[in-house]
Amino acid sequence: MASYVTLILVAIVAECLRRCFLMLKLAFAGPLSKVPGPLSMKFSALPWIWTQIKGTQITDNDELADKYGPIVRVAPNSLLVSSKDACQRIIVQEDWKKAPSYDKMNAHPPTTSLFSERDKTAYRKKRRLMSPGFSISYLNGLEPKMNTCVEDFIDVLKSECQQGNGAAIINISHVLGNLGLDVLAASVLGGSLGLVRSNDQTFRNMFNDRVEKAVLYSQFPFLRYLPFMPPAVLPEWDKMIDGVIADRRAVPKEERQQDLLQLFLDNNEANPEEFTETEIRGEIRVFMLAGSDTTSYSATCALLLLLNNPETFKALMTEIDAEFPALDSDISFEKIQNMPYLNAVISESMRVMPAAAAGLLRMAEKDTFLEGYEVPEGTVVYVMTPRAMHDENIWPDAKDFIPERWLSPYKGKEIDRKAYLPFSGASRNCIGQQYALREMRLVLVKLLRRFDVTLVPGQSHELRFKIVPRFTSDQYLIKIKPREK
Ligand code: HEM
Repeated sequence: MASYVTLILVAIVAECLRRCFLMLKLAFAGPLSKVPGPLSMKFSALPWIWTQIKGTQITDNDELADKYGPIVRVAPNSLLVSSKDACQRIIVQEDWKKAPSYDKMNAHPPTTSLFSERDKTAYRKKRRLMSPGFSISYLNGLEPKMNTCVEDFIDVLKSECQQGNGAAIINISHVLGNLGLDVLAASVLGGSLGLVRSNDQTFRNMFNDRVEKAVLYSQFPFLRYLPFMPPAVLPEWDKMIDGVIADRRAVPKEERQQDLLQLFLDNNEANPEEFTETEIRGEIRVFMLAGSDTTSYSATCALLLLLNNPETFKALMTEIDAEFPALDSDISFEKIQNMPYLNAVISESMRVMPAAAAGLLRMAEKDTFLEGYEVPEGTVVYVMTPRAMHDENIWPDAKDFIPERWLSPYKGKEIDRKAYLPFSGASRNCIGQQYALREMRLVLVKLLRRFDVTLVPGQSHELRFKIVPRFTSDQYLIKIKPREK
């Protein structure tokens, strides 16, 4: 018996020694050993995982890149790269595969979504299925639906002002979050959820819960299988989606709205084994999250930057008032699409405060070189597109908000589109890019044409990042007062 126990102990010690040896070998003699980076990160992925769980990646990534340069080893098998050339090469020219952590983000593996699918053939099939829901003609047809939701938003702000004796302070980040979801539901799920009117924060809380768990379970996948751990998605969310699906199925076929939900249902009917009910729910959840939080965050940041740069704000107001001289001027998609300063404000705000603030995750599919270092197949690469968008050599006064640079060369530099990837690029670019731009233009112009918007001073701009950025204070306040003319 004693010799049996001794044998097990020896085996355990031998395994520990073997693992230590492999860890040291990988840290100091492996192909990535020459890449600069903190010592602790050469040995273990834990320090890097910790920054993701805390949500401090945005500042931590910047500090690492400032200290170690355009390529940093952030875990035994992971790199962070930030030069424009590396971002272009990985995202656009070579279109590297998404990293394995996207698999682990799925709520019900192995079911994937358009966002998380890593297999290129399966991905192309999904994208082809969903593309008609984002064609230019389809998006143009969404104008009345978007307009109705934005008018609801304007009504709610007006009544807030009436209750506040003519002016109000509102948490624009919350209101725009609900508006984003109302617009999305109206255009792709068949009807607004009325969240702006009800000021219901249920979805916001469900999204927060989902992203917290997606980050945790993608780092520690075994956790989701422990009996006492909460499910990856709150059951109420799936219940709500099941209700939307049941309502649509109850409508006679010839009367159904032709939108993304209908594309999903038609596909499910044609291939029930391949495109399952679980898959429909997963896609809808992804669209609800990706399609609302990013847009509302970007619109909030555009307002934040305008309010903190009064001259720029004035220039935008001059353009808006010239284009729409009366309070009730008709604000149409066509007109706002062609407002140069407005478009420059939106482009510049997404450069200064990009929603994909912690970069994009990809994986080397074969042995290669990056920034002169050997990178073996399977290495995970954090592609820091925000760093390329903040590179002082490409964007003079990169930290400043200067929409003028989009209209004519600024300090002798033309815009370098290759260094501008707020919607990612190539095959995995954002499918909702044109949709988001239409919504942002409409929201900004209607809000600023109808209200005097002023800064609430002294607010923190600190962000936490969990798949999308959020203000640490969970608010961004603005002061509004209806305009009289
Ligand atoms: C300003 C707003 C938005 C920004 C900045 C943004 C940004 C991005 C980025 C950077 C990606 C690539 C993510 C990655 O590679 O991991 C992406 C993908 C995606 N976005 Fe957006 N997005 C916005 C709005 C929207 C909207 C409105 C929708 C839907 C209505 C949407 C749906 C998606 C989907 C489904 C994907 C995955 C696409 C694929 O892999 O084919 N996004 N977005």
